[in-house]
Amino acid sequence: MTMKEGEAPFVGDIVLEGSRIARIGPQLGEEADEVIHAEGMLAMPGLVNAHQHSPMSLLRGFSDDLKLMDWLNRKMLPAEARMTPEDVYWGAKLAMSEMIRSGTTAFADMYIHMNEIALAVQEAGMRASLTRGLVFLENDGGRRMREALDLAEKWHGGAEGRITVMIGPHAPYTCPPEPLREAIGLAERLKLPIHVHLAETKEEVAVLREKYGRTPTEYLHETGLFERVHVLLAHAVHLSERDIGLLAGMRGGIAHNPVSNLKLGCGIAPVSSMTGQGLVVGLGTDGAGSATTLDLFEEIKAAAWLQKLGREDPTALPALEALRMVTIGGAELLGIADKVGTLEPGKQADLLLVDLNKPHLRPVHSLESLLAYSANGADVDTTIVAGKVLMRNRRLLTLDEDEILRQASVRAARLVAGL
Ligand SMILES: N[C@@H](CCSC[C@H]1O[C@@H](n2cnc3c(=O)[nH]cnc32)[C@H](O)[C@@H]1O)C(=O)O
Ligand SMILES: [Zn+2]
Repeated sequence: MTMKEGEAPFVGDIVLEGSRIARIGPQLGEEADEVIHAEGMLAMPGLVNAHQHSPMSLLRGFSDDLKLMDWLNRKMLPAEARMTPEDVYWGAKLAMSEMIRSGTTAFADMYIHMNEIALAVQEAGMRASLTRGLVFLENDGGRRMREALDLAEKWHGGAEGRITVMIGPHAPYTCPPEPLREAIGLAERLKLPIHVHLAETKEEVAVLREKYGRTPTEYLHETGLFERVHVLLAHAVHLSERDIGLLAGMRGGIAHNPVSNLKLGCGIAPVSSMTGQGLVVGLGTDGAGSATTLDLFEEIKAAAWLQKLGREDPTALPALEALRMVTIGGAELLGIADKVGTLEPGKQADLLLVDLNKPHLRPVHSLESLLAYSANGADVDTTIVAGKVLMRNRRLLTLDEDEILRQASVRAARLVAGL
């Protein structure tokens, strides 16, 4: 299944040369150095997680069932304040083990100690767009901005081109006008995209109304942001029709995080209205601290169910549209749609083999329906990024899983002790 617009699934071969797809078509039968027999399996583009905080996997399940601001201020930020670069490195590796296992090949990450995440990405062989999250609640003498600049200088285009960098003012409610303008100026100067949370809760809308007399979207729009750079907006749950209009024509788009929104009780993002206005929507998990898993197959289902329920219309967000969101849609948000997101000659070989030899994936009336509504991350047999096999037959080939699990348990216990 190539996910190319208008192309139906077919039985065939994919020939890789180096990091790229060379040829693809029905039974090419070519000689090759290495052959993966994939009878009964489905090949598709790797999934793109368009919004993540990978080291938060260390905080999975530690503080569930709280309101977002309590969760963030009372639990997450104090635990994060204890995180060392090594904690972040192992937390990111824990997340990457789970992502590769469930078919994610690329992700957008916003966190601290990004150098360690970049190293982990390089070693794991994944593709990522990395962002130093910028929370401006106290004067830090420019330390966070400097770290963002360092990350860009050191890692943009790194790991054989698999790493790119974005600039990340965290959210309208954590970024006052002056530092927000500075962050956007930095992105413009470096020709890098912006990655920012937007309108995740009703409380955020009320806070912005009180502080600035604007909606969160108006607040960002006033900076000229949407005309100036490519923007990756995370969440965008509480947008009015007017807000959506302000985004029309933007470069980039929206990372919809349905499971996180469901679990935190945030609301239903107006995804169908956004796509109706021509906006690009991708899917993200958010950090495992809120979403609980990094399995994008869960997000595909949740995205579809939420639109169908919210609009009381089962034709809303059909299977193929959800699958395109999590592949080419995410690739567009990360600014790498020229390289990945569909299977076609010349593109990077970022692809999955999904094992259909399972009771819950038979019979095959519609591959789209099976993938979107019946499959889960554990059905992924093989994960390939830039022509390199990261998982084969459900065995991770670039990461030492035993060591990662051991490190994660010990470090996580220390991070949350007494909180
Ligand atoms: N606290 C750091 C910035 C970290 S960037 C990423 C931040 O996003 C936070 N985060 C994770 N999920 C969400 C969410 O759903 N909404 C808002 N913030 C989130 C996360 O806890 C983390 O603090 C500093 O002061 O420099
Ligand atoms: Zn987030």
